[in-house]
Amino acid sequence: MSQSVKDPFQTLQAALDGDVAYTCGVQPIKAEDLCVYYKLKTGPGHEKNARSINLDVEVSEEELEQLAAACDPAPFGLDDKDVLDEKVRKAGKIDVENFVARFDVSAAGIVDAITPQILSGEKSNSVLRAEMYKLNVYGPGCFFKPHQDTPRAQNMIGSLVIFFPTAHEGGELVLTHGEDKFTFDSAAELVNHKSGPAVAYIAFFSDVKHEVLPVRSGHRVTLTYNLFVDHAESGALTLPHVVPTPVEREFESGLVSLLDDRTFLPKGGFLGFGLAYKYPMPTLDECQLPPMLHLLKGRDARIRTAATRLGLPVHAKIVYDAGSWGDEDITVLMDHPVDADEHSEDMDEEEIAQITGEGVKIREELRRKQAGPDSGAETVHEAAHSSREETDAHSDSDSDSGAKTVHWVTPANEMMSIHTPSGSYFGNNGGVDYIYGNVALFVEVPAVGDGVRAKYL
Ligand SMILES: O=C(O)CCC(=O)C(=O)O
Ligand SMILES: [Fe+2]
Repeated sequence: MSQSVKDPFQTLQAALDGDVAYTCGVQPIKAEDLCVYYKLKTGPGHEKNARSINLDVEVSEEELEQLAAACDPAPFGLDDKDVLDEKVRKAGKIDVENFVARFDVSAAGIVDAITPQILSGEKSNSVLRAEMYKLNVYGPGCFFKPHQDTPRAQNMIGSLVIFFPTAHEGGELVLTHGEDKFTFDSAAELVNHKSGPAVAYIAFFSDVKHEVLPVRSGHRVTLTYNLFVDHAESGALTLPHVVPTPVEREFESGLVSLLDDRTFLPKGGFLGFGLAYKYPMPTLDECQLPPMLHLLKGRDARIRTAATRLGLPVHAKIVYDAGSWGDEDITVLMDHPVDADEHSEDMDEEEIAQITGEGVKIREELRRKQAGPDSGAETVHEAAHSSREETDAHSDSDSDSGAKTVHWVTPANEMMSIHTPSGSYFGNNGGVDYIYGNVALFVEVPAVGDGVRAKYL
């Protein structure tokens, strides 16, 4: 491919390909760390009785049956309720107050192992924290249908599963993200590990759909954790400098080419990016979108890291289709969710004025596909906005009643994109303080000669 004719938009899109939503492996541990103490389910007056089990390859079926008998049926989340339904999830669970595991996920080195992938990019002032959630036992015939893990806080980024080496077959964990599918057969991984005691692990972004296939034989015993991004309370004066990855460099070069082009957004505007992942949003009415640039996952983080390094401000906003008014389709970027029930599809002038007054009204620039049919350059808005296509040289952010110009690099996923909780939501427990919402990222492009762009032109 000739470098000289490469379209910067294609460079940016290509540098956002190749994203992985998980990280997994097998971690050798000490034999004694396979020991778990758990409370027995006995009648009144006997609640204090406990038993221990060594969850190694040799553990007997009988001991595993006893552990399974100490479990309650594991529910799943439907809106704000925990629901038991063996058509969706068949598994046993023990809550954290009813067992103690010697295994320590941080001391075992697993938090360190998963951090680079889960805290993608330059996040030297963030740390990953794993909070133990449940012990689960999947006996023969147990499974968990596709779901996302319920976001429990704004800073919840992922989920981590630890698999004990108890003999079993089946129970593969299947992750699906867009077109990508990945199957983790923890049983096979552990059987292949011949040198001493070990656990298998997988961490993944918790908005990614996943399912546990039926266990064919034996018992699959797991510890699950929620992963949170915390701020490092480091007294250090200097934070480590993270060397950019090749794809980040590639992305940066695409941005520089655009800054360098005086026909591109001569009066300034934004580059818009629909994101690959969803993020926990508070469901409280009128709640402002909390700061979230440090919570970005995978390739979404790449956009922030490269733009920030170049000194270009990055904003996360909710994209709303505010309907049409006369000939004009109105798109607004908002900092807080709009109550979808309050605004009908055919909003009147006043309602539109109210919404556009609270947000930033944008006009969207769309680019003709320059590569083959699957370059991904077209946006979902193209049909609606094709009449507005213009050449870059004509872009003018001031000409359209104060609207800002946005060039979409990757399509905004859905507009009106904060989902109101509905019966279709499947989590791994009930709770609607947070739901997964769609936001888009906007990289601010200064006018030619202004701000950091002055350096280039
Ligand atoms: O056990 C697994 O592999 C995943 C379990 C799960 O998805 C959950 O507990 O939410
Ligand atoms: Fe899950």
